[in-house]
Amino acid sequence: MSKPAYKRVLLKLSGEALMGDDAYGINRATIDRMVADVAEVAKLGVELAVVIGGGNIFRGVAPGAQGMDRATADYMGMLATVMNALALADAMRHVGVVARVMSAIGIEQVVEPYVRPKALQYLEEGKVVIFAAGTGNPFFTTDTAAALRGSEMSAEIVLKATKVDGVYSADPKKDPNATLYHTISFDEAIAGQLQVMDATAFALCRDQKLPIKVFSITKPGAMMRVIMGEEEGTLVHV
Ligand SMILES: Nc1ncnc2c1ncn2[C@@H]1O[C@H](COP(=O)(O)OP(=O)(O)O)[C@@H](O)[C@H]1O
Ligand SMILES: O=c1ccn([C@@H]2O[C@H](COP(=O)(O)OP(=O)(O)O)[C@@H](O)[C@H]2O)c(=O)[nH]1
Repeated sequence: MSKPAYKRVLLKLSGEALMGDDAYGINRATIDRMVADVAEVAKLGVELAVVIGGGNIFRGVAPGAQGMDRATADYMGMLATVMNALALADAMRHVGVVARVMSAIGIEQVVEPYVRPKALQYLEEGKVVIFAAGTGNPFFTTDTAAALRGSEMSAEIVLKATKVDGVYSADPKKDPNATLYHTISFDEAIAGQLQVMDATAFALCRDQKLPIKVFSITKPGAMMRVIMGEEEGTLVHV
């Protein structure tokens, strides 16, 4: 049997995708499907660090936050990611995957704080580490948290599992003529203002020479193909 292409990865799971077809919150079937994919990867012995988003519950820039102090709204968004992280860890427990949640915001009664050496230790022990509360700072996104934690954990790649199947020449939800890139450089992605990830995340990964693979979270088998180094999604490279 062929071997996985990576030993340690940072997987960014879209918070917004957790809603499935619902208007808000966590859709049970959707989270179970995501976790089944993660479990398959974990069983191959790939060390998995996960950053989960919060857009299914709250986003600092959402219409619902209009008129709010931006930092306050962003803290609410970060707390939303803590809820998603708890749901994710629990769904993993159900399928026999051992996960630990670490939060960038102090909330000790609920989850342990992020401590880098401890996170590294968990990964070495084969546990999945779920990073909650993004970077812990307002005005950032969980994509930037993925770039940051991916760099800190010395991951070989950031895997962005999202609602689209890769990076397009324009937002495919708005432009039906947008074309899919198989590979694109960080500089091209930043210069083209491709919104699939924010420029801060792209810039951090570029500076750390940490490649990103963007792929669909809903396409069956996509995550496994990415892990095996097969043709799937878009590679963003230096
Ligand atoms: N050039 C592009 N290529 C692909 N997706 C794009 C592009 N520009 C904008 N998008 C949009 O970016 C979205 C993914 O980013 P984001 O909303 O941050 O998702 P996530 O919930 O995974 O963090 C996609 O749903 C897509 O509509
Ligand atoms: O480091 C961070 C990460 C997230 N957020 C807030 O948390 C929300 C949810 O995260 P995100 O939008 O990245 O989640 P996703 O796109 O994956 O649903 C963001 O909109 C921000 O308001 C933040 O302030 N700082």
